[in-house]
Parts: sequence; C-alpha cells; structure tokens
Amino acid sequence: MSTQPRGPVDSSRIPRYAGPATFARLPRLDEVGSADVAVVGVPFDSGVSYRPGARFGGNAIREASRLLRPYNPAQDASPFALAQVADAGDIAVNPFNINEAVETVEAAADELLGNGSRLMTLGGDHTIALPLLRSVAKKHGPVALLHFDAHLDTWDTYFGAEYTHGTPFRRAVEEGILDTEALSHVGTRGPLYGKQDLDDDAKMGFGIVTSADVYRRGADEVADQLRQRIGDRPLYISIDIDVLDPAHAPGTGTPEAGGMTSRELLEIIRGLSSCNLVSADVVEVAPAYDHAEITSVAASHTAYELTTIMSRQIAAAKAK
Ligand SMILES: N=C(N)NCCCC(=O)O
Ligand SMILES: [Zn+2]
Ligand SMILES: [Zn+2]
Repeated sequence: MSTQPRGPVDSSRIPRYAGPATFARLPRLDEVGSADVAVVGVPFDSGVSYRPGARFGGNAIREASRLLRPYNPAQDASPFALAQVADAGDIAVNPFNINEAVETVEAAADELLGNGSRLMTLGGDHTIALPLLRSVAKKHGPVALLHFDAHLDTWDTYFGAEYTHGTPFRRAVEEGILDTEALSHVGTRGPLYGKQDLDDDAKMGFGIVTSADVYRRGADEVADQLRQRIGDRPLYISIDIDVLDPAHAPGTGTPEAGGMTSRELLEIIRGLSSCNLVSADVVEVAPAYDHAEITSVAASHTAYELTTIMSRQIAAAKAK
C-alpha cells in the first residue's frame, strides 16, 4: 500500500466509549477498501456441547477492545501503523444448519484471504476453526497449528455430528490440511472420556504442553520449545479462551479449573513473534457468563498481540 495505513479513532479527541465498536476502534474494511489484516467476527455457536452464548463473543471482544492503545511495548511495535488493520464486520452464518455455516465461513474466509489479507477471527465457538483452516491451507498448503485450549478438540463426533466445537482438529487432520510435523496443544487439562483420547490425539501427530507444564516450566521456555517445533512453516494459531483459568476467563461455555493466567498466555504469544503467522482466531468467549468484561478484555489483548505479530511481519516483508 502506498498510502499510510488508516489507524484507530484518536481516543484523546473522541472518548473511547463513544460511537459504535470496531476492534481497537479501527476503521471498517469498507472504509479503507483493503486490509493487510482483516479482523472478522463469526457469530456462531450452534456447535457447542454445553453452555451456549459464544455467538455474542465477537462483539463483546470489540467492546472490550476500546481501551487498547496504538503502541505495543511488549513487541516494540505500533501494529496499526505498520500495516492496514481493519474490521471486516461479521460473517452472517446460518444458526440452524451447522454444515451450511461451515461452508459459509470457508467461502467468506476465501474471499478475505484472496484479497491478500491475513485473518484475525473473533469467534464464535471452536467449530469455526475447521473452515478457517481449510481456507488458509488452500492458500499456503498444510499449516503448522498451535492450539491453545483446555480441551483437545480432536474428538470424533457428538450425537453423530461431525462438525462441533469438540471435533475441528480431528476433521482437519483427516482432511490433510495440517502439517502433522508441527501440531501442538497448549494449556490442556481436565477430565477426558478415556485414555484413548490421548492415544488418538498423539497418533494424529499432536504434541501437548499441559497447563501444569506451563506453570512448571514458565512461558519463555515453552515459547522457545514451540518456536523450534514450528520453524519457518506457515503457522495458524487458534486460541480457545477457556485455555485461561476460569478466574481469568469465566465467560466461556466449557470452563475447566487449573488453567493458565492471562499473563502466561500473552507472554507465550509474544515469544512467538518471529513465527510466520498467517492467520489466527480467538474463540469461545461467551459474555453471558462473564463479569466486568474479564474474559473479553483478556480476549481483546490476546487478539492485539496476534495482530501485532502479523503487522510486524507484513511490514518486514514490505521493507525487503
Ligand atoms: N472447544 C471447547 N471449548 N470445548 C470442547 C468440549 C467438548 C466436550 O464437551 O467434551
Ligand atoms: Zn476449550
Ligand atoms: Zn476449543
């Protein structure tokens, strides 16, 4: 882009609580024409196995993101000046037909990615990671996956349904859209259906860094290990906000005790800033169970760090 990116509304002139919410008060995509990073919402939660409400997650994250500021000291970058980041609004998905919804998300992602954007998707339940990965793989080939979640999400079916929030990554492995040399779950914990869940997961190629591992080894060491595994492969990061302890993210549908702190999550992400991040999602924010925006604030900062990584890389590529 020859012109300077258009950044967020200036919160020193227009109070940050005024006006309709876009992510980080950024311009809408239709105001700037095209974007290097498109922030897109997917208000869909028909794939959940327990508490519903993640369909409201994207807008809750946008509301909570009003307080984000333009300079990110943790990555020494001004993400919205380095690249054009814009809010692409929501993908209008059918809440009554999961298969159709999955197709709609894939088609919408194809269009945004086809216009040269990287995607920062705000969920929505975790079902939507599958069509997003399909779309990213069409562009980049099989991608490395870093999956932050309390859950494996490699289960097979629920009530006979193959597209649910507990099954996206098994489907993705079956479809050959993931690089099975570089698949990791981070933050896993809690009861499973049986030991077989772990055996199946390992056969698919996943490595696991549990929530307890993060606590014992610390964020820097975990990030180092993940970076080595990923190398320079195109990377997709999928963040289920229930990776955080319910104290840090009460507003979610399937909470599990013993999770990571938001500080640990943010520090691990920052430690991945040199990775080739091609797109990312933050999912499973269900504001009806939230208090004082605890969960949506954590999610907005998570998306901010991910966006910063993408913007820095876009700027570095343009400078070459
Ligand atoms: N992806 C999330 N958040 N949860 C999956 C839980 C699936 C289950 O109920 O066993
Ligand atoms: Zn989960
Ligand atoms: Zn999940």
